[in-house]
Amino acid sequence: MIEAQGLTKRYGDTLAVHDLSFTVQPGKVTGFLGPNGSGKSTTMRMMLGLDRPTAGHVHINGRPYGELKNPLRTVGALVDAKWVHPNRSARSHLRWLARSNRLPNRRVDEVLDIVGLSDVAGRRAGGYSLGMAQRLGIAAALLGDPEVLLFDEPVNGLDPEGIHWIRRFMQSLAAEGRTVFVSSHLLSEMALTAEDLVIIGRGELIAQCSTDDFVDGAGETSVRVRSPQAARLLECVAAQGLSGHRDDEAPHDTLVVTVGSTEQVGEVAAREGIVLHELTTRRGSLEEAFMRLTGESVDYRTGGSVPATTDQPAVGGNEQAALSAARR
Ligand SMILES: Nc1ncnc2c1ncn2[C@@H]1O[C@H](COP(=O)(O)OP(=O)(O)OP(=O)(O)O)[C@@H](O)[C@H]1O
Repeated sequence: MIEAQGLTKRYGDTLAVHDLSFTVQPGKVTGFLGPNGSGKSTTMRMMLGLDRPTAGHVHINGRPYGELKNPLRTVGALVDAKWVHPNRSARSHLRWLARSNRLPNRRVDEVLDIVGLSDVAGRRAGGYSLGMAQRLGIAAALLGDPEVLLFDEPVNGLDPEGIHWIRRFMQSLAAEGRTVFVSSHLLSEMALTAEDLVIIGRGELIAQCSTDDFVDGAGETSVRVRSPQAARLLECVAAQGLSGHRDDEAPHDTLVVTVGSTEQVGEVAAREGIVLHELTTRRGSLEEAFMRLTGESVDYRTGGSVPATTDQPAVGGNEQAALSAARR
């Protein structure tokens, strides 16, 4: 478990983290979400004792990092995947780390196996792709078989296969009962990966909630209906006290029902003998919800309606329903 209480960090005039309090529970992946420059890395550095808080504290399993008896056996971190001598092989890098932490060599082979690098463990790490380097960084984090794992932006720059692998891997670590805390500025990725979210902006806590609650509260829910008898359906829907309109941005047979559920629309259509080609619930966009929450906190924008911090495609309404299922 990780507990931050009143955590504050000032660099000269910059208040990087301000009075941040949250808890991260074991057995789940918790996403640490915020725009660029919002203080995620600074917070993680304080968790790892690499930076000293100006005020407040962050405890891991009840203690500050500096007071942990066996830090590597308690916390593993992936902060910078390129932190490895390029001429060293993955195996010798891990053996060196293991030796300096009094861990047995056999653990090196175990973690190489866990992350799928056994076959290439003798190659120079400098020749590794970013995805392989991330796996090596994760192997290093796992050396002490820690209960708590911290990952700082682990999917940055990875291809879809690498992203998928890391996502599943973090979820499997959480399923073993570990505390998994992962920072990202990619909302769509976190919505797929994390069960809980801690959201910050300009160094301050904006929300701590389950991802489901965040997705559910993402905005107005509406019903999309396609029918070759759209005009008649619209009249019948209105006669039942529901409310809708034609979708100007979709084919002419498409309606958006803003007041009414899929069940109500389906029942009206069945009663009136109206053919339906589509009947789906559409939720508001996650990006809109994120903007609403962090809007005042985004340090810079590209000028579009999507946060400048999002370099993945925005998640549209149609993809929302798939998110919860994909996480499980
Ligand atoms: N060593 C430092 N000295 C001075 N200012 C710093 C230092 N480290 C971070 N900052 C500032 O603190 C703020 C938070 O930075 P931080 O790197 O923690 O944010 P972040 O959310 O991790 O951003 P990103 O997603 O871009 O990595 C920024 O304004 C940054 O410029």
